[in-house]
Amino acid sequence: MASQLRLRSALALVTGAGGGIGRAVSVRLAAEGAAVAACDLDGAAARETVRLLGGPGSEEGAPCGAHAAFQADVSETRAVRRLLEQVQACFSRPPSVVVSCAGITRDEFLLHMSEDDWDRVIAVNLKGIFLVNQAAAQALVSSGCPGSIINISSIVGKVGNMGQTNYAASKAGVIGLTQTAAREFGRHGIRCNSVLPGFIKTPMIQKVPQKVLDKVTGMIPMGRVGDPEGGLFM
Ligand SMILES: CCCCCCCCCCCCCC(=O)CC(=O)SCCNC(=O)CCNC(=O)[C@H](O)C(C)(C)COP(=O)(O)OP(=O)(O)OC[C@H]1O[C@@H](n2cnc3c(N)ncnc32)[C@H](O)[C@@H]1OP(=O)(O)O
Ligand SMILES: NC(=O)C1=CN([C@@H]2O[C@H](COP(=O)(O)OP(=O)(O)OC[C@H]3O[C@@H](n4cnc5c(N)ncnc54)[C@H](O)[C@@H]3O)[C@@H](O)[C@H]2O)C=CC1
Repeated sequence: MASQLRLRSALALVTGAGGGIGRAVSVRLAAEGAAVAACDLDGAAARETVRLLGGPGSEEGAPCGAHAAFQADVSETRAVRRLLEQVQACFSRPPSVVVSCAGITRDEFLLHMSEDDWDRVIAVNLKGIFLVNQAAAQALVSSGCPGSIINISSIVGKVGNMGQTNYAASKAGVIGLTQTAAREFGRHGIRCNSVLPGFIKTPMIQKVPQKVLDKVTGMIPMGRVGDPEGGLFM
């Protein structure tokens, strides 16, 4: 029961909160007592996450309650600034926990990859984390609050993956950004870490050809992809 209150005083901002991992993260944070600001490009998906958390604020324009949904494109500077303003206006404080889950893929072999597919993946997966980390840390520093920022990278950022030069570069960039931010933010009491998941069963992997999934799953000791809830004992 003690773990239920581990985050009771925390306000957590989760980006990509309408997706597989972001929704699971939001549910877990709320279960441990945090108030959750669920943000997604897809506002309806963010509101569905808040509905699942059981908090008011799940309807568009509803007053903020224990949890609240926000719509924002993390790759847009003004949108991210507005997001942090809205979250602080809603909860009267900056988020002390920030989990950056928003991300996309635009897979193609480098020989054929379009510049647009490169640009968009870098904009969302890397620049989006730059913008959210910067805005959240600025809010924490100006209010003198400590915090913990968790950026979702990928094992692909470490080992590469065929068809994902854009995605791999973005995720490798997240690792380097996080390691540097951790050095800079530490003096302000803000921790910054990245997580590098392998395949997790979410909408993001639905486009992966089955023959590829079979190949990679064969290399996974458990013989299966992960599930967003963690499924540690399944
Ligand atoms: C030390 C451990 C090594 C680990 C190896 C890599 C680990 C990868 C784990 C990733 C876990 C984290 C994933 C993540 O962060 C979330 C995501 O990014 S989900 C999306 C992941 N995307 C992919 O894996 C790309 C899959 N490939 C494709 O979508 C298509 O192949 C692509 C659009 C790139 C090209 O399509 P097309 O032109 O139609 O070619 P084919 O699909 O027919 O492929 C040609 C040929 O190449 C083989 N192949 C393609 N992708 C991969 C791959 N990622 N890994 C291995 N082999 C791949 C494919 O099987 C074909 O081989 P044939 O023998 O010719 O059939
Ligand atoms: N599913 C997997 O196998 C793995 C996923 N990851 C990473 O985990 C994170 C979450 O991925 P999943 O939950 O699997 O994907 P998902 O596709 O289920 O969820 C991604 C969410 O991000 C949102 N999003 C996309 N672009 C956005 C933007 N510009 N602004 C705000 N929100 C945006 C989407 O609307 C979606 O709800 C991503 O960063 C992904 O790269 C890392 C390793 C493995």
